[in-house]
Amino acid sequence: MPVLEVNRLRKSFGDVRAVEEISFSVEPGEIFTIIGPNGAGKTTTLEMIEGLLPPDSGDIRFGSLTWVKDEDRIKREIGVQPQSSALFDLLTVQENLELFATFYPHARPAAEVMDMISLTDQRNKHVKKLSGGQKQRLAIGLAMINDPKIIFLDEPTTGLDPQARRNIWDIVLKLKQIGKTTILTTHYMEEAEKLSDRVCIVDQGKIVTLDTPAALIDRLTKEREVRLSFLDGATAAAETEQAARQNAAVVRTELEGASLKLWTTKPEETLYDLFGFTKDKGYRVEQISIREMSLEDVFIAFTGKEWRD
Ligand SMILES: Nc1ncnc2c1ncn2[C@@H]1O[C@H](COP(=O)(O)OP(=O)(O)OP(=O)(O)O)[C@@H](O)[C@H]1O
Repeated sequence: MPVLEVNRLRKSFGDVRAVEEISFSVEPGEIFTIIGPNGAGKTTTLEMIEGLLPPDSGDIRFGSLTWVKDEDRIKREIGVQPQSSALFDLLTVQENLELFATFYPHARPAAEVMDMISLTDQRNKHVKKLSGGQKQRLAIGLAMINDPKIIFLDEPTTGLDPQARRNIWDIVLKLKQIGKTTILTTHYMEEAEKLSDRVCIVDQGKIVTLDTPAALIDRLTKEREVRLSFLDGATAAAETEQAARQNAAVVRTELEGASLKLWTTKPEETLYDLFGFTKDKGYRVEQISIREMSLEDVFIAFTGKEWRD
C-alpha cells in the first residue's frame, strides 16, 4: 500500500497556475524525486503535501490519513526539512536538535541524529559557524528528529559544492537503508539519477513523465547520439547529413559547421551506411563518437527544452 497518494492537486497564485494537476503515489522505503526547472511547481507541490499550503483542489492521503481528519498523526509521521534560515544561529548543533525534539512526544536522541548526519564532531559549534553543507545536514537532522516514516527534502543540495552534495546523498541513502521513505526535489539530474527509485519530471505545474531513472533512460536508449566531424569541412558534413536523412533509423540530425550530430535507433547500421557514402565521396571523417543517454536527455526529449541547472 502506498505511504502517500496525491491525486489531482492544483494550486494557483492569482493568474499563475503553479500546480496544474499533479497525481502520483509513493511506496514505502522509496526515494521519490520531483525534478524540474525553476518555477516548475516543485516547492508548491511539496508544501501542499506537507500541510503548509492549502491546495485549491485535489486529495492528499498518507495511507488512510488525511490532513482534515488526522493532522496530529500526520505531523508525527512526516519530517520536513526546514529552510536553513529557520535554524537558530546562536544555538549549537546539539541545542538546535534538542530544541526541535521538545516539539514532539517521541523524539530520537540528538546523539543518534548527529551520528546519522555526521555532525557529532560539530555538536558544540554554533550554527552560524557551520558551512553551507553542514547547515543543510543539520536541517535534514531536524527533519528526522521525530523519527518520521516519510521525510521531505526540498532541494537539499542546491548551491552546495560537489563534496558537500555527496555527503547529503550519503545521508539520503542511509535513510533508505533504515527503511524511511524520502521525497526529494532537486535541480540536479545527476542527483535524481543516482538516488531515486523513481523520478517525476515536472514542468509548468504538470508531470511530464514518471518512472524509474533506468526505465526513463531505457525508453530513449534505442536512440543514440552519434557525432561525426569531417576533415573536409562544412560541405562534407552537409552532404553526409542529407545522406543520413535517407537512413530509416535516423530520427533527427543537427549540423554545426564541419560537425554532424545525428540520433539513430541503429547506430552500427547507420554508421556502416554513412561510411559507404563518405568513402564514395572521398570525405575524411576526423572523429566519431556515440553517446549514451542520460536523464538530462530524457528531460529534453519529454519537454523539448534544454536543461538548465
Ligand atoms: N506565494 C506565491 N505567490 C505567488 N506566486 C507564487 C508563490 N509561490 C510560488 N509561486 C509561483 O508559482 C510557480 C511555481 O513555483 P514553485 O516555487 O513551486 O516552483 P519550483 O519548481 O519549486 O521552483 P524553484 O526550483 O525555483 O524553487 C512559479 O511561477 C512561482 O513564481
